[in-house]
Amino acid sequence: MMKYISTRGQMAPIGFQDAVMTGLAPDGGLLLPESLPDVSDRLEAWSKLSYTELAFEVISLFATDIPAADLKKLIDDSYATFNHPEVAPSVQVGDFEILELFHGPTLAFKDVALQFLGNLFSYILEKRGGKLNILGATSGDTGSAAIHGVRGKPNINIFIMHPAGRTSPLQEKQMTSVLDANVFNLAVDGTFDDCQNIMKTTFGDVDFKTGHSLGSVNSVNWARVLAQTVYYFYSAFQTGAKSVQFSVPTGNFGDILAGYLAQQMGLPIGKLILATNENDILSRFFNTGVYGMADVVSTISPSMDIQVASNFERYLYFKVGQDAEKLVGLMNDFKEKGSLKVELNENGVVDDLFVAGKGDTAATLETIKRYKDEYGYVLDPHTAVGVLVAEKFQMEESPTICLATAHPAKFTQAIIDATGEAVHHPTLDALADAETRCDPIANDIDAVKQYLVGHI
Ligand SMILES: Cc1ncc(COP(=O)(O)O)c(C=O)c1O
Ligand SMILES: N[C@@H](CCOP(=O)(O)O)C(=O)O
Repeated sequence: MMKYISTRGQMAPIGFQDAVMTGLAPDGGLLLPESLPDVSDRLEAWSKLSYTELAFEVISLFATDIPAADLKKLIDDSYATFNHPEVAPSVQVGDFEILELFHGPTLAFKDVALQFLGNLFSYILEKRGGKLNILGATSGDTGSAAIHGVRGKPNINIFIMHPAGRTSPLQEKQMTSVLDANVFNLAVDGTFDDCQNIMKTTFGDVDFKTGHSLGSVNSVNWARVLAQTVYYFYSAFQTGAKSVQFSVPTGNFGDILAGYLAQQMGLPIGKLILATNENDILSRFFNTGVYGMADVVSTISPSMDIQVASNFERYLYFKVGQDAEKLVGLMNDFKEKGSLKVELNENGVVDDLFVAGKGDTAATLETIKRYKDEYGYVLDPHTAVGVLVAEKFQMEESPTICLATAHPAKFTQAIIDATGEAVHHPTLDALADAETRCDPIANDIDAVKQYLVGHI
């Protein structure tokens, strides 16, 4: 039976279903399995599987308290909503394999995990009874993917905080046009970091959290990261190569953490290329060893406008040898001084597996235009950041897979600025005259708590 522990070491081990319902650990840490399985000797057999077959093989190693037939149905149902038979297909564009993760209902990679998590929540609630009140924070894509994962589901309410005016207009509309009675959108007067801080602080009030049956759809929830590991395996197998590199546009460090875990489990990954926009705390960290706060700036890749990266704590836990005490020391440094530092290795870097870089607005626009002109392929601004950083680190001997994390039609203005014309998608075009519902709210923990109490 796979058990889950907290990065901060103060929680007795719990099973998978409890881990899913707990979200953030009561000690403020993030949940991880006690140990990672080594799957090296299964790769050959796994490489012949369909996406859903592979998802079952990977997830069943971790969801050991769900009977196989139930898990299979959950997975099949979750990916039946995708509009591509492969779920996560790769296409060759120039020198890169572009891994298209935007074929789900909300056209972003978040659907891969959140269609599954929504069904998982319903499954667990049906077995156990009770209600779930989800409190989530989004910089643009998690929110709508989570809302579409649970809209209309019995015994679940979802409260999503987004930073007012800082998502793309269509991202906002994808959330606020969902009028189901169990969906609540809150436009917070602040940044995504403020929203995430409100969420984590509210979860940190353990009496409030348990008293109001709060749960998480953000990547603090282990099931999110787990479901995202699958496409690293799947896309690497599609290349037929012995080893691959991945380029990952990064904000909250959830997506690239899934790649790190796949590598730790035995998937041959030469390099993980970490790409940030101007909010570059993570690329600075991997290049200098210093993780130091700066102000969040608004960019044309708004979903990555993040400084305090939630899943960085999970990586740091591995980095310090899975020593919870050392991890807590570093997290306290960050809380008190706004920065923490790790030693560089003998090669002068934090971790030989990672290379990191950043792409600013001008370079992102230039990349979108160049790929459209040269290959007739329109990258979304987040994907473009990953591609332009990958160009700096490409190695001849192994294929580079660039994660395409959203459909370009979600970011109309950036695409017009880059190429002179918009990209359309029928799902988004259908929202043009949609009615919307959203409540503005102060950047204030008590205001959000009061809102929750008043609407649960
Ligand atoms: C389109 C898009 N690309 C990249 C990212 C960054 O992913 P992560 O936060 O997991 O690092 C996000 C937000 O999570 C996103 O919505
Ligand atoms: N970029 C994300 C931010 C939240 O990240 P998560 O992976 O922790 O849910 C978004 O689009 O909301």
